[in-house]
Amino acid sequence: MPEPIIFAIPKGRILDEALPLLARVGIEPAADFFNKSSRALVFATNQPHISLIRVRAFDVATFVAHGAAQLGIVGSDVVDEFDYSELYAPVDLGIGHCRLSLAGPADTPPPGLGESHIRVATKYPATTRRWFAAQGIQAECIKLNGAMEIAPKLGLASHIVDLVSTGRTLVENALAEQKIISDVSARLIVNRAAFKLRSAEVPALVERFRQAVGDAAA
Ligand SMILES: Nc1ncnc2c1ncn2[C@@H]1O[C@H](COP(=O)(O)OP(=O)(O)OP(=O)(O)O)[C@@H](O)[C@H]1O
Ligand SMILES: O=P(O)(O)OC[C@H]1O[C@H](OP(=O)(O)OP(=O)(O)O)[C@H](O)[C@@H]1O
Repeated sequence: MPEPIIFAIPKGRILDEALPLLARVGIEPAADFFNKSSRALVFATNQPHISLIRVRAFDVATFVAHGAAQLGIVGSDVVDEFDYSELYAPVDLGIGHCRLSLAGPADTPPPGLGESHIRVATKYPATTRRWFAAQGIQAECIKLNGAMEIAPKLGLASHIVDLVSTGRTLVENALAEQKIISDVSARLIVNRAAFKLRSAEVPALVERFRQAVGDAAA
């Protein structure tokens, strides 16, 4: 028996949209996946050669980049932040839409061209530094893992870079969206080496996702 294909899926908000997509591709998790009291992290599926692991969104990219999982589903925000050379993101899954944006206090103008330095609270320091560097501004990033929106009010940073969907969290914290850095959606990600070494299984799975997304869009 060959080793199973390990498919990493995020346990956060992409999961609800990812499950119907997996079903269209013919992958159905075993019943214990839906058992909320279970502490299991690896799950069998209806496909004997495919197992699922359910991990935090950022960790999906890490498992796949290191070849511990062969495929995964993760937001393009995470793919961009890590910029792993071993990751191949061949299919935009058309789910998990939001945007990564710069935001600041609603009553102040966005950072201008004259500025050379800015302090930003974010879960995305690499993306943030890259984006500001492209406009000649040095971004000093303070890494937070959530609740970025309270940082400007408490003087931790003048701005934040975070995901925005409805915009409600910004408004309720007296912040305004100032620039969209990227439009985000979930991607199928694949370990490059696995794509070559497991050529009997991985490329065919990628093709099935491509078709499932195409069928849904048609
Ligand atoms: N409104 C949104 N806010 C945050 N993420 C969103 C939103 N809409 C879609 N996403 C996508 O969902 C992914 C996971 O977000 P989620 O909020 O579930 O995880 P998290 O709680 O930020 O992370 P962790 O797994 O570390 O707890 C993001 O990387 C992004 O691609
Ligand atoms: O524009 P909105 O629709 O208000 O959504 C944006 C919010 O959603 C995310 O947080 P999440 O709910 O994932 O919680 P977190 O702070 O724990 O990441 C994100 O970090 C924003 O805070």
